[in-house]
Amino acid sequence: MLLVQNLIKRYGKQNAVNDISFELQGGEVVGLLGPNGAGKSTTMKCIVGLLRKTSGEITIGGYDHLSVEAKRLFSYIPETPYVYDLLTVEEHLQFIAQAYGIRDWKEKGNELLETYDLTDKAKKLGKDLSKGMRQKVSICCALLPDPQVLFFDEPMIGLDPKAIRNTKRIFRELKEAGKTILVSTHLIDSVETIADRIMILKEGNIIGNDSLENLKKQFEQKEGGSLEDIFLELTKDE
Ligand SMILES: Nc1ncnc2c1ncn2[C@@H]1O[C@H](COP(=O)(O)OP(=O)(O)OP(=O)(O)O)[C@@H](O)[C@H]1O
Repeated sequence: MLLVQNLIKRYGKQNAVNDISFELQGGEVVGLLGPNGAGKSTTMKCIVGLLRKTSGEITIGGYDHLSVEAKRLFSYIPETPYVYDLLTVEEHLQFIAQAYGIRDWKEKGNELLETYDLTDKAKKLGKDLSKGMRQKVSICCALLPDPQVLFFDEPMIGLDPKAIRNTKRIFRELKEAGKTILVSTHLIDSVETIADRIMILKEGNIIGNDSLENLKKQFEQKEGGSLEDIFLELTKDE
């Protein structure tokens, strides 16, 4: 469903992403982990077309990632939520529904607002929302079109505990519904239970890419050894 081949992204002379290749099969949930500055956001932004890649090939559902056909297939939840200052919360959903041609969106929209405690904020303008509320609106907008593929960049940052719990539940529901998900996160436990595979980035390179079970074997982790232990082992400075 997602194919990334030899992706390189340079900022000036610095290689932020260093010739990486990976694939996500349809229905796969993959956690993208890495220390600060590893290149997670850069990778995601290149995939969704917000940053111009230096070189490489990216396809989504077999279409070039910059094509309209590819864009119809995915939603992206950025690390820093972007909301329109002069649209209310419900107008954001209406805007997305119109842009994607979704006719009966109100029921699902209301359910999403309910899930994220935004029902009483429906008439609030974007500019008057807190950072966490903006993040919630961004997640609601991404979920409304029911995309096949979801790219979440640090979705839990700024969310309160209830919203984190609801987002974890939504991850599980999306997985059960067969969606393909790439989620970058520092909150390792938020992907540990749902990810089919973990990819670990360090200094722009993929240094681990396997199921949690295999990563545990690779690192001879005993039963009960956590993903966090493996992560710290893999990313420690030599
Ligand atoms: N706009 C930019 N201009 C120049 N360098 C950049 C820019 N954005 C990111 N970088 C550099 O590219 C590298 C990768 O950054 P990126 O934001 O992709 O990392 P990340 O893994 O998402 O980090 P974090 O976990 O801190 O969000 C870092 O060395 C960073 O300094």
